[in-house]
Amino acid sequence: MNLLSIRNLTKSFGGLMAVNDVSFDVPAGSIVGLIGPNGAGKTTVFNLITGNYQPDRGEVLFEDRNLVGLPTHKIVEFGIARTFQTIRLFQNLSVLENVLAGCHCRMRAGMIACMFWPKWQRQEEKKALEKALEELKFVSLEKEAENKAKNLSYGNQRLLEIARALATDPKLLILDEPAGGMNEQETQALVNLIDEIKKRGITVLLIEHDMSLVMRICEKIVVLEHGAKIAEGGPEEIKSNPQVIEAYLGSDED
Ligand SMILES: Nc1ncnc2c1ncn2[C@@H]1O[C@H](COP(=O)(O)OP(=O)(O)OP(=O)(O)O)[C@@H](O)[C@H]1O
Repeated sequence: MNLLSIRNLTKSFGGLMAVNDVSFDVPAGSIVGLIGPNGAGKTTVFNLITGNYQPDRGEVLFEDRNLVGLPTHKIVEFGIARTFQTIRLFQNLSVLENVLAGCHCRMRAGMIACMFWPKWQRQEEKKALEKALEELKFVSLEKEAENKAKNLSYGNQRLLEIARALATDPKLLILDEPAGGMNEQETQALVNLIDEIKKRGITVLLIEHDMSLVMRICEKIVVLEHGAKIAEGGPEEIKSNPQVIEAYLGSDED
């Protein structure tokens, strides 16, 4: 069963066709990689899924519901969470407060409840705190809870973004270059973490330039070049696909 299906997704910026008629499926419970040379359109596809951009054409079907036109907060409520290529944390808030921000989309309290602070709201806040601490433990950042986000190492900031995304209770977690800026040891820990995320029943869709990571953890890989899909398949199939090899060798990347 597919959790997410992209159908004929198309987006241009002025005269530039950033995403051109792209279709692919993300099976429930899988880890799928979206790869391609710089500027291939990968992040634009993510922005179209999460409602940050609206497509010119095409559909984003999540559990058979078309998400196109919905605001980003609704898409989070339906169960899609993401991290960003360029880290977007509340840098001056504590590590714990950053994760609590993720919990808020599952809380009911509005302004009136905040003024009167009824028992059900106090219980809700207690639960959110427990959940936030649980997610910090899951990414091994519990000792940093009181530290400010800006004081964390780059690798740990990436983990904090993942914890905040997990705090929204997603069915699909979208990771944009999660290993970016990580050393080898941190990358290995990330591989283990993504495996644990999958074991929780969360489906993962990721963009990553670290090919060894992609080949190790993704059961399915979709390759974009100049906005169009040029290949789709398992790691072995993708590694030996002449069009994929050409796309990479023909670019500035190694
Ligand atoms: N908001 C925007 N306005 C104008 N052009 C954009 C915008 N966002 C992306 N583009 C252009 O669309 C193309 C695809 O960009 P995108 O960021 O999706 O590629 P990418 O595959 O994620 O690249 P990278 O691996 O370098 O992050 C690029 O040429 C980029 O300059």
